[in-house]
Amino acid sequence: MAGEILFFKGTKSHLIFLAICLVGTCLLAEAKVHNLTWEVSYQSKSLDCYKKLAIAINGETPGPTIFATEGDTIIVNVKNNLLMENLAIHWHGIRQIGTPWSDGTDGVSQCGTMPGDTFVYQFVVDKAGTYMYHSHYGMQRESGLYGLIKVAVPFGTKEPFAYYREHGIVLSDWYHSSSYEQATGLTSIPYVWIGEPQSLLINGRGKYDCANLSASVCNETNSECAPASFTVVPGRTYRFRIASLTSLSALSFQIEGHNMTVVEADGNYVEPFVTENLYIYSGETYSVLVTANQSSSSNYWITTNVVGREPSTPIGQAILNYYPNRNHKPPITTPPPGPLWNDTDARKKQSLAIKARQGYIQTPPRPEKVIVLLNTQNKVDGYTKWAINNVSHTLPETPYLIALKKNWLDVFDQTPAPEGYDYENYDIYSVQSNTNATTSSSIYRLEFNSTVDVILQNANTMTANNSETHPWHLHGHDFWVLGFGDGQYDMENADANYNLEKPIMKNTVPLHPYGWTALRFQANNPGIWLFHCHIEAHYLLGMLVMFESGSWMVSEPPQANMGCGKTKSLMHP
Ligand SMILES: O=C1O[C@H]([C@@H](O)CO)C(O)=C1O
Repeated sequence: MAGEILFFKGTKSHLIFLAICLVGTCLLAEAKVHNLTWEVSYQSKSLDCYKKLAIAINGETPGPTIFATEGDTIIVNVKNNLLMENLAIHWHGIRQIGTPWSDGTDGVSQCGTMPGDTFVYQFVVDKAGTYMYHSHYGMQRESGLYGLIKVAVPFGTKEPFAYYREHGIVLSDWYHSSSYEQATGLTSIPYVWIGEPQSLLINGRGKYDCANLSASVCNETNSECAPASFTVVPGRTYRFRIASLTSLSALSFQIEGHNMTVVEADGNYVEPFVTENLYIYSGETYSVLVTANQSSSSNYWITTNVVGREPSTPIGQAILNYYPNRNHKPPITTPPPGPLWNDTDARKKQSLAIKARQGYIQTPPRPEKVIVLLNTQNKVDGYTKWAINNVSHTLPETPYLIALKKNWLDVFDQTPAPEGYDYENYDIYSVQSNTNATTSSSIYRLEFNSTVDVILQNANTMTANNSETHPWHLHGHDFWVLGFGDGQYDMENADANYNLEKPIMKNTVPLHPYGWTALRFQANNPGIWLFHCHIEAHYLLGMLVMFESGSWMVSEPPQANMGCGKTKSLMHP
């Protein structure tokens, strides 16, 4: 990616030497400070050949990849050059231990950064793996404000698998309508749904069918929409680090003629398994190993297609380039169409196949509390919303973390958020009127250091015979993925179907249609943290909850995080 070059230009590394002693040998390792300078602005782009405004970082979307080593400090000076909208950038998968003010969530950890202002994010990347960053302000992510974070294992440490080189892949979906138009439709009566995206992008490149459109609007020969190409040397094994930043779509990803061995998920090692296609949900990352073991006389298609919703989006394409073929030489074959969009069983099978790698298993403690979260689509005062236990969440004007630190009780609803629903009388298979649904800014207060089980329960939407897939993402923590099941979660037999032997830890997990997903986490990071559906439209419509724990321990709010709501009273002149 061109952005990677920009990153290096903007990097100043200060070396801090640490002595690491391994089997009697002391090696000198360096914990670096990466000081990055980013300017965020709208740019006219033709990412899928169709001209549209995109939000770029230093002119690029996806933005620059952050390369770092475990233990390094990242400082990002983000200048908001958007002119007419605020900004907040979230470092997805980075737990922000001790740095909750840098989580980059508008309404939670900070006020959005105003046009012309610069916000300085500072945090430690404390765990090797593949992560991402993206806007966490309104529906800004879908305009292209995202990128990859690659964290290498510490000097002198080896990954539990071998590979020659690596490639980074950012998957996203792309709309031709603006996020303003979409957000307006979603929050109006009548409700206007955003529909399916026009294109799927691989590293910010897609191909829209420009037939019947003037070349000034849509031009298939524009080099900006030439497919991304990933070069491999025959016989070698490569690590592909893949992140899904989609606004809506669940995806399948595959490389024509090549199997993939899944080895990492959300920064945690997976017991390796081989697959022809990888299902990946918005907010997830995976590393797969691919060996260039096919005929080297041609290139191969890399494809991604929509699953889980009836697609009307063409498949996304890129090229696996076998050296020494020309890197943009199109493969001679037709691209593989990918699995059927409605093969839900295959998706559930992959979810169940993901286990912690032997040697890297962390045993979950017993839970002290169980919270059940029913996911429903509702009407509230005629508006279409998504609700959790019949509460559709609204973020307060004043960020939660500042309100909690300052003990401002009038900022958000102090009624405890509901820890369950009336499961004996709720039929998850039918359309429910949910007449008692409300909106609220209430939170879950968890005892600091306690262990909590969360059961996500899916249900029918407001359309008959329809239940959707929701990728749920937790900020500030990884959680153990304990299990997935069909139908209504059995409260009597609680954890009968859990995988307590080798549960992987992740930060994002799918909730499958008409099913449940169980996870466990330790509330050991002081602050208040979002747990939400990673579909941007669903987040906007209230599909989120807040987990608070030990927030009194956080440091005083920095001035840079203020400027909105009640925080104005704290600002120095
Ligand atoms: O939030 C959503 O709204 C639509 C549909 O339910 C009503 O148009 C849809 O598919 C969503 O995911």
